[in-house]
Amino acid sequence: MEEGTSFLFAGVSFNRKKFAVDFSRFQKKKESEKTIEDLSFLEIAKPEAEQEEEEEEEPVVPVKKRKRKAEVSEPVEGISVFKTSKSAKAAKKEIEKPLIERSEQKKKLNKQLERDSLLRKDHNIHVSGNNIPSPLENFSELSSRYGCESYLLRNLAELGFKEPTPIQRQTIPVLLSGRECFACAPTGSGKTLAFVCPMLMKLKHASKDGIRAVILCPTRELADQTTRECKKMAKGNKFYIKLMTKELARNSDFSKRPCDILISTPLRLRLAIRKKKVDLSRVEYLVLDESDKLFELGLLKQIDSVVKACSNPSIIRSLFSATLPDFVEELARTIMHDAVRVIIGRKNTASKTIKQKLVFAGSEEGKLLALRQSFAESLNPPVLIFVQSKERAKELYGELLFENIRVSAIHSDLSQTQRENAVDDFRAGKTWVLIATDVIARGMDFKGVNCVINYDFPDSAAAYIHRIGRCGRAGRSGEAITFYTEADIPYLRNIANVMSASGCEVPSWAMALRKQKWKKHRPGRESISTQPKDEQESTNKKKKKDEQESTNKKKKRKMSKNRAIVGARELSLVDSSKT
Ligand SMILES: Nc1ncnc2c1ncn2[C@@H]1O[C@H](COP(=O)(O)OP(=O)(O)OP(=O)(O)O)[C@@H](O)[C@H]1O
Repeated sequence: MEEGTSFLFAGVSFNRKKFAVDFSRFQKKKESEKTIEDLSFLEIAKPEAEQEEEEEEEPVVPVKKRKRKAEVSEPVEGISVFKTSKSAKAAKKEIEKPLIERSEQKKKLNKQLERDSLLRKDHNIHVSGNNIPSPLENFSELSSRYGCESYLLRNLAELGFKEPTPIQRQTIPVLLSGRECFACAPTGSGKTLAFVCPMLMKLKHASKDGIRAVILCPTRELADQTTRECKKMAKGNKFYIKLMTKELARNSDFSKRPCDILISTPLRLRLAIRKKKVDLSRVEYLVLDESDKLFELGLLKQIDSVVKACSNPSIIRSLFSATLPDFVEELARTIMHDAVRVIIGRKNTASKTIKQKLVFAGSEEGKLLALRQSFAESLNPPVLIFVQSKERAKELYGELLFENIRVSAIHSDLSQTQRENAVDDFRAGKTWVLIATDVIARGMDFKGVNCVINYDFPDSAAAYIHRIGRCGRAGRSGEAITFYTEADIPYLRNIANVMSASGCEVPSWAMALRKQKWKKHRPGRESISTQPKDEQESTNKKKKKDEQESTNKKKKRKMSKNRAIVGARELSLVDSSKT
């Protein structure tokens, strides 16, 4: 493929008008090839209704029928002409032998298929694709079926993982059989292990032959967490597992450092690709975690360049998320071959272990009052509070700090270290309340978060599912409270749908509201403050003035520093000309 062309949109910009004459020459040929193309397309892109069905297996002809069929077909072969002759009998026996063997095999296969479908039914696993491997009954099948090394089983046991979760049961065998897959399972259902475990098993041992696996995550926090999970699972086998930091992306030459598994955000990896710091041509496994986020417009170009750089023709790609909109599936199909689709439960639904509640707060002031009241009555830490912007995160942080609540905040204005500290303190229980923007809404695994509060209404149903999914993980229970004001009512129906799909009570009027498109909803909101409005205005003015002064000071400092550097350079030039 040419430099600069897009993998994900290959062919989209072809100007058919301009090349009409050339195009018509190829058109005929295409028509004649159409039947074959159509067939292969159908195999990959089945209609939605069909995909929701259980796995379609090749219809198996009953054993008796098959036997009869074989006998009937004998005359055609010309063997039964002399039925009584010894040689004919012997020949018949010879034919019957493999037939019996085959029918035994068929019987076995049928039994296996029955077992598979029962197991899938028990665990709410829905699959589609060709020849899908049997789901795992237990972790010990990893060694009996796939020769898993003991270190991995030991690590699973040490982590207290007794049984595979539904997504692990199906996607681990799929990936181990060298198939590509896209998988959708609720938040907190163990998707990370579902792709890390087969990756480690396939890579077998550490090597110095370049990067062999890449995991892409939409945020630095998630990339950091996934790196830690990978290392935990790899304990006892010295794999080179690296997290792509800003420093590494800019300055490190990966051809000189061993790396089996690289975990990165798309932005950093693209930077390293551009600077020619990484060679991804040997990558055997590419995982796009939180794939729907990665396929959003802002990140698509970066994903495109990573997919393009992973040029190994036998690469195995997989997509994982708790929400998988149709457009992502369609895009995924353009890059995947013979992929297996695995859905746990219903697509795009919230975890069933979360008790979800809607609270009408009336106004912005009402939200703060409601929050204070719920803290006074029943603060059950750890609590995660989501707001819609970093400014609002700072404002709410100020308000709660004032109340002597052990609180911290995380948003994109903080340095990397400050963000890490906020997450670590919350994990360690040093802070009880973490105020966050959507930067940590996806993938972050805070064990034991009891309650998620959507202080600001989420901007889409997907954002809602991921935000509240920070509680109620790994089978634990959790509570999600969503505040809404008049401005949010038109968008309430989307959330009400998610709530009702996971069995929560929803007011009937909310279900009767008109459906809205899944577009971003981020209305302008009054600032979060208990100060009277006129005081707020003067404080805001003062804040702005202070900010302006500090940026001016920074600018001045930078300019004088630059002048000093230029001066020093000139001096050294004069010095060297003297010598
Ligand atoms: N087989 C298992 N048995 C018990 N716990 C498990 C098992 N597999 C994973 N877990 C635990 O479940 C929790 C959630 O796992 P993980 O973070 O992979 O969820 P996820 O499906 O990726 O969630 P999200 O959609 O929010 O990213 C983690 O604490 C993990 O250690």
